[in-house]
Amino acid sequence: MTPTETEQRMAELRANLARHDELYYRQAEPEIADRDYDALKRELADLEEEYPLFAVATSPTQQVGDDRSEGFQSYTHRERMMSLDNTYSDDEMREFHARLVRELEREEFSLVVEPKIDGLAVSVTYERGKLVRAVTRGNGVEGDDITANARTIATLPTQLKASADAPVPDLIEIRGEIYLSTEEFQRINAEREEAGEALYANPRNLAAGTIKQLDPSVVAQRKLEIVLYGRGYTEPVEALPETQQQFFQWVKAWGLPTVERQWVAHNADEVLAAIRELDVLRESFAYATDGAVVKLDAIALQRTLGATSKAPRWAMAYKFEAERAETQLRNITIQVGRTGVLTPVAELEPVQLAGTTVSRATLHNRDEIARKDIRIGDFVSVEKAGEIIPAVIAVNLQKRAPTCEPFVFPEQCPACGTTAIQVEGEVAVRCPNRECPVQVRRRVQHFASRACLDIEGLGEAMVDQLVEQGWVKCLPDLYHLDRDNLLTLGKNVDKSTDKLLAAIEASKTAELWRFIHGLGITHVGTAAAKDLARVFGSLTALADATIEHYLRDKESVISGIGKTMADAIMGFFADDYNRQLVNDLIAAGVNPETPTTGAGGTLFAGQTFVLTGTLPTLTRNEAADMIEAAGGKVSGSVSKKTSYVVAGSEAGSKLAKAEKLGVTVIDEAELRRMLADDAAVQGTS
Ligand SMILES: NC(=O)c1ccc[n+]([C@@H]2O[C@H](COP(=O)([O-])OP(=O)(O)OC[C@H]3O[C@@H](n4cnc5c(N)ncnc54)[C@H](O)[C@@H]3O)[C@@H](O)[C@H]2O)c1
Ligand SMILES: [Zn+2]
Repeated sequence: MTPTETEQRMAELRANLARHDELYYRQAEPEIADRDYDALKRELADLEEEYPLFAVATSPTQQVGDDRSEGFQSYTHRERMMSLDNTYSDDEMREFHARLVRELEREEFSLVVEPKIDGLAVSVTYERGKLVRAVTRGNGVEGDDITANARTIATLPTQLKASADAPVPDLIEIRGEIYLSTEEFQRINAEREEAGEALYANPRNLAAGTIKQLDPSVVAQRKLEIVLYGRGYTEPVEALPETQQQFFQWVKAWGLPTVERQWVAHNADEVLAAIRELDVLRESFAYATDGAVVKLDAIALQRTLGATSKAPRWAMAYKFEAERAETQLRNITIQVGRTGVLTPVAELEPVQLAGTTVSRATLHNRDEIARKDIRIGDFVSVEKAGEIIPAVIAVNLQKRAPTCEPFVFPEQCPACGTTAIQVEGEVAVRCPNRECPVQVRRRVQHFASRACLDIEGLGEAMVDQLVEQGWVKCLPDLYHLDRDNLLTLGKNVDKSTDKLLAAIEASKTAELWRFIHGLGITHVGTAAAKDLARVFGSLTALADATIEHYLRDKESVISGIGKTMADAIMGFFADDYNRQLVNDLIAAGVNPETPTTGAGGTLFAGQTFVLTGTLPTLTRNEAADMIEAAGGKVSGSVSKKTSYVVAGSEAGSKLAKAEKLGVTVIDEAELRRMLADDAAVQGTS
């Protein structure tokens, strides 16, 4: 690769990973297998090491995946919640051990090996033994306060048991995972299937989706469970035992559900043996596991090694490869997506895989079928990584019948018959017809869905009817529906029709980010839509944005939005059809509510801020929001290009670096003054 290509590849990897993070952490609907996600991340990390010049501080390799979502209070963890470095290989686990030996400068130390629970991370705080709070990992610094929902978990005690062997500290944050048992997962999915609702791919996603329900009574109907294994902030700190092994005993003594078993190991061989044993036993555990976690046992040694920006140096996750099974491919069908992408789907002879029956699997795209030479009638191996949507991995050529013909990808869209196209540089084959009924249906469904305009009464079945009748051919048509027409859809539908029309009318003034998300621009999820709404303040301003609004000196101006996403957004609006769509929506009376935080400010345009230490009243996110709302950029590391470092108490190396480089250092009060002066000026103009 040339340097430019390398830089492009890295930007592309960052954008892709950001998108998968959004799908996984916030929407609990991952599109790719963990193994593939981990491979992308590894590729990026390797490139960053080789080309540090092209690395950016906001890279997904440097941050903890962010699960925070709408409708919850943020809560700052007293001690950060971290991720874990991971590996799939014995050799790398040996290397990890060798690194510990080097860094600790000794051969003798104990390690513990624990199951790696595939749930969602949570921190539970007990004050004087009483349960006071439960918070998700969030971005590691602050998470969503899910206390009300966590209180519905029957196995989570509201009071810790104290004993002479395990005294209860004044205050402790205990880390663990919330999960759903396989049976409960199947029960809920079966219910959803009957109700015609979308199914969850695995227990982790369903647990993640459940804990983020805004109504605790819904949560209470699902039997969430919890397992606790780790320690966060503790007061007084001497109150805790000196090893991870003992801590495990204490957690049990306090009456908390914890991992079934812990292994102790003294060298790499013992670690690997314990992992093998765990791999056999894990099927009998109450929760799904996706690996083992290997940790230094002595807390003092853990402290010596410390942590990187996202993971402790004293622990390593060993992930198990996903389960595979062989079965016969009966047929390949083609699905039409929202943007016209034709996705081939494998229709399989049903097979048992990781505890469920699998009869369909994704084949990704035309090239993938050709590359693997997958043919109808073949015997294929199917994998279910992390229990996500199964994928066809390979063909067993030995079993191929001589009559098996190569698969010919259809040249026409199966929904509308239009000749499919492949845009240069893209893997996807698309139906280019904007009025393709399946595409329209999916676009409108997306627009009306809860994650977008959230229009009540406009569920998938209703959208199907509107499109079928030909009343809705594009999004703006929704705002011109005819009441008399709607009344023909059934008997006694006066009331529901009026309700639907009122909900559609009300959606005209929904928040701007909902419309941005609702347009269905590739790569733009809710998080990005919110950032865009804050920065641009209107649909037309977003449609008119040029590359300068996104990138300056090749650095992204809006945090979280890089070149790939910027290209996707500009590409979307470069298309006259989409421009017209925005104009038509506005002409139909759409008038989105804009964010209140001084959207589109220019005070700090072109300036980069670095936040460090604890600010007196603002959380880091609040400060970052204020800076970004005024057009500034927040970066994670100090360089000569940094305009200001905003320092609070306990500011560390960043402050020192700023002083060394002569970067201006300000405090929260000064930041507020700058913003207030600007507001005053704007107010008088
Ligand atoms: N498929 C996708 O699109 C997608 C997207 C994002 C992330 N992911 C998956 O998630 C992983 C990254 O997520 P992550 O940052 O949550 O890391 P992780 O799940 O690989 O490991 C870190 C987490 O493990 C949990 N954990 C479970 N048992 C533990 C134990 N006994 N001790 C300590 N911690 C334990 C903790 O919550 C900790 O935060 C990736 O490696 C990837 O596999 C997948
Ligand atoms: Zn079509």
